[in-house]
Amino acid sequence: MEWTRGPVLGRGSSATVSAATSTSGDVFAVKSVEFSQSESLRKEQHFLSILKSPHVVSYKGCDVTREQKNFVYNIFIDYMSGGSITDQINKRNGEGLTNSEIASYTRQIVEGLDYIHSNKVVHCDIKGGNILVQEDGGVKIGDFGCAKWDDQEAPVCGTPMFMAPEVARGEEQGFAADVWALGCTIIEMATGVSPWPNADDPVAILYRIAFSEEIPEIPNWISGQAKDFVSKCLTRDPRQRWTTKQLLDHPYVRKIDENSKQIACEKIGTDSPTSILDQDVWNSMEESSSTSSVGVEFAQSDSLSKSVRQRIKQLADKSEMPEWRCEKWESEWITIRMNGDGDGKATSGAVTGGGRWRWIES
Ligand SMILES: Nc1ncnc2c1ncn2[C@@H]1O[C@H](COP(=O)(O)OP(=O)(O)OP(=O)(O)O)[C@@H](O)[C@H]1O
Repeated sequence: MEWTRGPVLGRGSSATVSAATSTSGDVFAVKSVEFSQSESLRKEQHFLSILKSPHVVSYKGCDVTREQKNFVYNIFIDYMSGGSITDQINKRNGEGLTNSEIASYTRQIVEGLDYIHSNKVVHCDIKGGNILVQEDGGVKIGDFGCAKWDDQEAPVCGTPMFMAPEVARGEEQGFAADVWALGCTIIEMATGVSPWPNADDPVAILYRIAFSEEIPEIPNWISGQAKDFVSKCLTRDPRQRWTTKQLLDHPYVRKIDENSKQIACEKIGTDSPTSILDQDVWNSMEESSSTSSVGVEFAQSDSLSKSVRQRIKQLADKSEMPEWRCEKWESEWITIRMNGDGDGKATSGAVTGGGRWRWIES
């Protein structure tokens, strides 16, 4: 498959995610890292190639490319136009999401988690930054770089603020740890900030999570049902904590229907194209790019939705993404030819740890 790398959509601690388009006109996201540091991305490829659910980001293939003398490992996944839930919060200047959005997203995350757990996989890094949002208000679980099989012995992995007590103590990281992290994610969605205060001192927080009797503060402005749901996730004893199956039957999410999905949709923008994969959207972007002189001014093409324009403009405005400028559009896109048949497996190269946080026992 021949494909072209587009603008950067986001950067995590271990990888860079860019938009990409294939010669057949498909638009997707490509997550890339230098091959020598691709251990966590290759693990993600392994799990994504197995998991297929409307609430797990879809995997489309992988390859290794040579870019500026480096070997780069790439995996191809769904393009999620809303970015992550954390991106949504940042877009609103750190304000939390609405109650209807939180309820709708929570229902979908639990469905995704229930599917993952029923396939014996533990995600190990559930948080707003790893839940990706679509224009229609749908959300999918992404970033499986920490994932493991339920019965697999693996070093603890994840994000300190979202770690369950048993994980912070280095005892175990099973399905129940994902449920705790879901509780923390609901607090993040409601408050717009970390579930624990003083997020700049993760060691102190980890100690508190591990050895105190505390749980993160549940916001008092969410509904009684929502509070009860969060308390079931944030039960300190993993054996007493609710499972995803139990949570799916909790009244807070049981009655979520298309109405609430619709409300979530309104926030992101309802004038979207049927699909971001519509080639017209990209054609419009290319047309408009050639008319821009400074920064980004997209043509008011009917086929390029307001929400997509906003998302792309927002990306272009971000200071951490200096390499994307529309006036240099042509030269910034790199066309890449993949060796093999599109599902090539990277089997050689030095393997070192990625940039992800790990718990190392002394
Ligand atoms: N499929 C996608 N479509 C659109 N944007 C995406 C997609 N996947 C990731 N992003 C953006 O890229 C950012 C980084 O992605 P991701 O969390 O997968 O990287 P990472 O290096 O594994 O992160 P972490 O720091 O959690 O290890 C996300 O927060 C989001 O803004």
